[in-house]
Amino acid sequence: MAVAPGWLAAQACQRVLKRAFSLHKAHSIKDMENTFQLVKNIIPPLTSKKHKGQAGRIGIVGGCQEYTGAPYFAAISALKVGADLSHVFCTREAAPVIKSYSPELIVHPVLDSPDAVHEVEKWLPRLHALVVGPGLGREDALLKNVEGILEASKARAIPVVIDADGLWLIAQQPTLIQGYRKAVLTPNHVEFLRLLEAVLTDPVDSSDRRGAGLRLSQALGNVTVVQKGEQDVISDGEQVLECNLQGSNRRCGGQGDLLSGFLGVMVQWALHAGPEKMNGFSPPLVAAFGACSLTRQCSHQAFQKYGRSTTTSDMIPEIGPAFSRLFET
Ligand SMILES: NC(=O)C1=CN([C@@H]2O[C@H](COP(=O)(O)OP(=O)(O)OC[C@H]3O[C@@H](n4cnc5c(N)ncnc54)[C@H](OP(=O)(O)O)[C@@H]3O)[C@@H](O)[C@H]2O)[C@@H](O)CC1
Ligand SMILES: Nc1ncnc2c1ncn2[C@@H]1O[C@H](COP(=O)(O)OP(=O)(O)OP(=O)(O)O)[C@@H](O)[C@H]1O
Ligand SMILES: [Mg+2]
Repeated sequence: MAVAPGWLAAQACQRVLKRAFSLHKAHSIKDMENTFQLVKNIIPPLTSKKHKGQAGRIGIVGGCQEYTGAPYFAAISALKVGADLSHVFCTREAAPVIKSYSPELIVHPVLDSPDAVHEVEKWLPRLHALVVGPGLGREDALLKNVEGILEASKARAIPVVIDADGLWLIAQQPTLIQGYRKAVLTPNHVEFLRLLEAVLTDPVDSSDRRGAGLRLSQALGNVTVVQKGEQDVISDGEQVLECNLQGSNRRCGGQGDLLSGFLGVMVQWALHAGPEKMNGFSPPLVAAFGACSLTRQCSHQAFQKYGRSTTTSDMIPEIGPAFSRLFET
């Protein structure tokens, strides 16, 4: 029997949706389609009228002697999801290494210079979002510089995604992002527990992931929190979205770094699209859902090809096909 391609696409879309959503139990497939549609709504069209930079200029703050892979993953994922330019602000030693991974990245060896805050601040007027933390390390001098970079970004109302060692800094000084609604935190399990401990005074049941995420976000003044794990639980202190699209059982390092790069791009797309396209959800919530779905879909596709030997590098060529499958059907 001949089957129309449109019907096949619709079936594939339904399968993805069934895998993707776990909102309230009462949520119907129709609601799910609507939420996926919200992500689709924020994607800027590719047209001949746009110039370089309009789809996104992203900065990654991270990369030190020990860690060069993490900022690379965040920066390349930002480009592959559709940003036009991706900058990395890292230490002097890390820069040549990161440059050697890819000619497409613009790498600034400034993060350990005495003038680091000023050196990054110079670029802020040209950046749409910052991703702070992948491969940053925990050296006091670097964290002090990042503190200044965060203050400068807030003063310019630049959206910031905070991950990895950036979250270590926030756990030491939650006031740095208190009440800044353009901040999105992307903790893994350990990072989430560390933040709970640092921010909440009353005990909280961390096994209730929705409740704990809501509480943490509220305590931080509605900063969006993306709790990564078997399900990703996303909250802005008012609403909760869960993403349980099938990913893979490979837990190789770096998948969270890809997610943070996607989110850096998508959060500025969502803020640019405006609240009227969000159907009552906040732009960072929709962006986070998009970034989580895309990471998990890339992981799923890479695992189908490489199984146990899958590494995060194998996910990078999957970004384009995964994006099309999720958001362009
Ligand atoms: N290629 C590169 O350059 C990469 C560099 N990276 C960079 O490394 C830096 C430190 O980041 P991080 O994620 O390793 O530190 P952190 O969160 O303290 O975890 C440490 C320990 O916590 C545990 N643990 C973790 N997750 C858990 C879970 N879900 N559930 C339970 N336990 C869990 C586990 O320890 P275990 O308990 O197994 O002994 C784990 O070893 C940061 O800059 C980051 O960007 C990475 O991005 C990877 C790719
Ligand atoms: N148990 C799991 N099952 C399925 N997917 C998972 C599981 N744990 C994490 N993920 C997915 O892997 C991605 C990265 O999450 P993870 O918790 O590994 O972040 P991370 O520890 O910060 O990673 P990184 O190694 O980049 O620092 C997210 O998209 C998340 O949904
Ligand atoms: Mg991480």
